[in-house]
Amino acid sequence: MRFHFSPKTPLLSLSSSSITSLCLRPFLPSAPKSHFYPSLACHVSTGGNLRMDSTSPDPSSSSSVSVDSVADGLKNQSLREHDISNNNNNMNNENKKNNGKLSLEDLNWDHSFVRELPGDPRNDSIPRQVFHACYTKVLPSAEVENPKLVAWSDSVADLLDLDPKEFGRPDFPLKFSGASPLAGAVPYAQCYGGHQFGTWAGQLGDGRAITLGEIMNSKLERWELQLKGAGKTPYSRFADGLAVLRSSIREFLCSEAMHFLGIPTTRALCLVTTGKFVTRDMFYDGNPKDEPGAVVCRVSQSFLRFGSYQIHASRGGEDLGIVRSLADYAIRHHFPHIENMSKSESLSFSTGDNDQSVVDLTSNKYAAWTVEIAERTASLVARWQGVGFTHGVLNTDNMSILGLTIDYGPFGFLDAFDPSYTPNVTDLPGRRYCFANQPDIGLWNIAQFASTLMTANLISDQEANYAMERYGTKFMDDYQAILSQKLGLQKYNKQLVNKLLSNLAVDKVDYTNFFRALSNIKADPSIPGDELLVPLKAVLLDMGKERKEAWTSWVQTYIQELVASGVSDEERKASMNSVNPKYVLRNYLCQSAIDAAEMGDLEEVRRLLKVMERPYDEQPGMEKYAHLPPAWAYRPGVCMLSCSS
Ligand SMILES: Nc1ncnc2c1ncn2[C@@H]1O[C@H](COP(=O)(O)OP(=O)(O)OP(=O)(O)O)[C@@H](O)[C@H]1O
Repeated sequence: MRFHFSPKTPLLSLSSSSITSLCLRPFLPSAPKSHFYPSLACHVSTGGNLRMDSTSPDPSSSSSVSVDSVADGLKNQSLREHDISNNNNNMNNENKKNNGKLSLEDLNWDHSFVRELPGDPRNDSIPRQVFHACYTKVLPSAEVENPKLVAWSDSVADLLDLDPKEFGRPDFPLKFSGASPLAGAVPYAQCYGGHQFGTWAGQLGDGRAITLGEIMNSKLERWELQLKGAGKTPYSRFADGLAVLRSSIREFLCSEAMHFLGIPTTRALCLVTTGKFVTRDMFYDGNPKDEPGAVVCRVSQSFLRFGSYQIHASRGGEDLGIVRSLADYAIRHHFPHIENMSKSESLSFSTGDNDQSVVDLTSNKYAAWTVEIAERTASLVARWQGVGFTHGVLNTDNMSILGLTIDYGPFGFLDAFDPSYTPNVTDLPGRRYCFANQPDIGLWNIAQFASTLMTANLISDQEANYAMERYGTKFMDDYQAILSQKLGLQKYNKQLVNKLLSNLAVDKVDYTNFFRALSNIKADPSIPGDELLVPLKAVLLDMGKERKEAWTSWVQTYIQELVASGVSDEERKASMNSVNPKYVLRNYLCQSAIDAAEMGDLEEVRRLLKVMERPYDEQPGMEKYAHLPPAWAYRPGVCMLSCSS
């Protein structure tokens, strides 16, 4: 059967405009057209003008390493493949000393992906189509000289049971740049495909990410470790397999910032420089620039994406069986409650008013799985909208089956509220991935995923439609709950929210600071009209009489709602401040840290991480990190970015 990636049936039971129209579309200055954007991959320069970086003073660096000897060492290690199955959950007493914190050598590796799924018989990195396989074993190969540890996350180390003292080891940067093997790792690159900007792009795969394996922690959680920027793989296509410090700082910081905002995300253990330069074409002047190379160690329960399934369905034939194996794998390890779903549980749903048919999720685990992925995705997108996060490249290869934020490329948090904001210059012509379009795009992507599973005969079209319906319902439920919490109200008030978003857009008010300031409003209807805006004066700037009146009218209605809710001002302020962050990772903050790091000063990255670890706390002394972007932030490459990284 041929695989059609047209979004045909899927976008049916829920009209694609319904989600956005309920929340943001009315406020779009010009509603973006999302579909049929020309096929555009990211601009990634090939070639690498490599030279040494000898400026950074980090004492943890060690002398240069021959890439050949490193590669040989890694190959031997890979060939020596230890007994994987015995490794699973095998925490010996030795490992438990030091409060259960482990050294790198004692990490408890498992390799279920490699063990349970079909692999590529070849293990070279020559770019090619890899058929009938989910991965290729390939060793990190980025050239490294004098690598340095830029930043690390104690909180991620904790997830892995890793002793944080290990970050101080002199050989740590070597191991996490891929130059020196990590004992127990079995490195591989994953094969996946994807829709880029609405067009099927065929095989993509880990072109510069190399998974080391999975670590089982003492809670029996599985955490996959992946080096991003560690060198070429068969999936590198025309590019160099490398990453630059600029984009690696952004990915490292934002993964952690999102986690501490409470938003599901892949994590980052550490960031090291390779000591080599990498050439990238700058989108704003077309000129190549040498930038420091870097590697981020990403951590996630799984890096499976929608595209991990799409690629095999697109190939049809025997590869359709791989879609099923990959689905079974994901359910077994990451959705065990679905595997254990009891037939006695009632999980039947009517598919609509005019449709008497019923979807019974207990009769098909793949349908239950699809519904859960749809709901997790909906919930994720609702949270993005809540904090004003714009991902920037919501291609299907950047959609996690676990509902995590994945791939921090040209992302941006809203400063001035603008529903049509996209941080990605590649996206400017159609604004397919702008802030207001994210809910629709999430649905479009779910449609592609469901259609993939239909092609592999894992779910019916009725089940696919049901999953999409659930996406819509879950998105609206979560979005409304989040907006209500942001306003400190128990009930969603559609008119109040619509009017507020409209006001924010008209006056280009800072999204984060507005909601933080809003908790200063008192539920006191006797406050005179000309004083109502006093608590908001720091965020409602330069306003004429007419706009002041519009805001005063909104605040009056808001106060009526607060009075009706009966919650005390103190209680409401505390609860609002627990959902309205004071600090988000604005692009200009990232850029300041990048500029300093490129000059050899790594402290700003580390400081920024600490601030972003407590986004809801006031953090006296750190207020400058909540300031609006300065004028320089509007230069190209700061608030507007490309995928070139
Ligand atoms: N410098 C590079 N070398 C090789 N492949 C690359 C490079 N940059 C991007 N790619 C590949 O291009 C595809 C899409 O690019 P995208 O910007 O999503 O990549 P990415 O940031 O490297 O990926 P991700 O974070 O999703 O692993 C992916 O297959 C990715 O591996």
